[in-house]
Amino acid sequence: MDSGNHQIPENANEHCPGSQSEEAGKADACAGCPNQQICATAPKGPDPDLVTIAERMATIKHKILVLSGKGGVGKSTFAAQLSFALAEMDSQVGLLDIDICGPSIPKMLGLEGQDIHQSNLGWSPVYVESNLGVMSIGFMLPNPDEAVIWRGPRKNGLIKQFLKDVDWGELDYLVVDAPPGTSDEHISIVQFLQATGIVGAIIVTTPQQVSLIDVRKEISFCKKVGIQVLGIVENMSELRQSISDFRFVKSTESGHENDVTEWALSYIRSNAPELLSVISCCEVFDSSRGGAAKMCAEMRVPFLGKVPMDPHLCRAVEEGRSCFTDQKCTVSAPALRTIIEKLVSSCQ
Ligand SMILES: Nc1ncnc2c1ncn2[C@@H]1O[C@H](COP(=O)(O)OP(=O)(O)OP(=O)(O)O)[C@@H](O)[C@H]1O
Repeated sequence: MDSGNHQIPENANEHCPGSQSEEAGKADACAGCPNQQICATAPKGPDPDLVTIAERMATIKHKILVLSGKGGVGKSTFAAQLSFALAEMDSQVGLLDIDICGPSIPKMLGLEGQDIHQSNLGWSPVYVESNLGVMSIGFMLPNPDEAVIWRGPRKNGLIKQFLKDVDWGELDYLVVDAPPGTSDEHISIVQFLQATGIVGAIIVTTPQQVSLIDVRKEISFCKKVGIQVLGIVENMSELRQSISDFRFVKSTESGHENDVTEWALSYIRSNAPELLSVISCCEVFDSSRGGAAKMCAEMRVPFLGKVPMDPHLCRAVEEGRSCFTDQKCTVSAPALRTIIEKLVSSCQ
């Protein structure tokens, strides 16, 4: 964007009315412009609430967005485990869930069924530990099974309220878990937070092209709105499992399956015990076209690393626990830790 009053994006069409104009995204000149949708839906004009947000955010050192192109790639899992890890490093951490239509953070942090409390300082986050507070619309829903069917302005309003009214106190890190894609929530969070300084965004993906195509769009969104891409995390790179976690089945002639796990494991224990320390690696999502690492080189953004698919991580997430204190997460926790250490050093 240009720094003048008109806020004309660099790649705008000729006769662009400016992204802050009432005509933004709607004028004839906007037809076919790559920014048309963003301009049409973004709030316009100076917003007095931005001052209140800036005051709230003044006590927060590092704000990090966690994004993904597609849903189901492990973005909330990463945001949750990143928050656990930062808190375990003795940082003061806040985790803000702005996935308004599908808030999974309360469950992933073991906080299902908790309520938000209000004090004269604002809304209090729900605390996992004294140094890890969480805020999510999930705490406000009377019935977790009920769909949240909100249009952009209402989502925008709640995100603004989260930023204005939550009393985080002093934080080293505020991790923001966004919904997949580049929609109203993303435009709002960037618009409200950008002036207060966002360290950057982490984008989570799986290795196959179907997911990576959308990551390219996410990177392009970050570039357009001026958010630094801290790096890409390739999640579920391959399935890694120890043989002792296998379930063995044998099909019978009648088409049924018998569970023969006990028999198979006792056979291995007696005849080839060294196999019990072997980890099986199996590619689930096709990465033959180079996966996230190749895309990062092409798009000139940092590649942070790979996290294998680990059934023990999935279980820890289901139970709202940190994988770093789970002795069984032996394949995922070290990979996540390496990535998080890189991130922490890039925030210094
Ligand atoms: N590395 C992994 N190994 C095993 N399971 C994983 C891994 N990463 C994520 N999962 C599991 O995959 C499922 C989807 O993850 P998650 O909800 O974090 O995705 P998401 O990208 O945030 O999805 P959405 O944006 O649609 O909410 C969860 O059950 C999670 O436990």
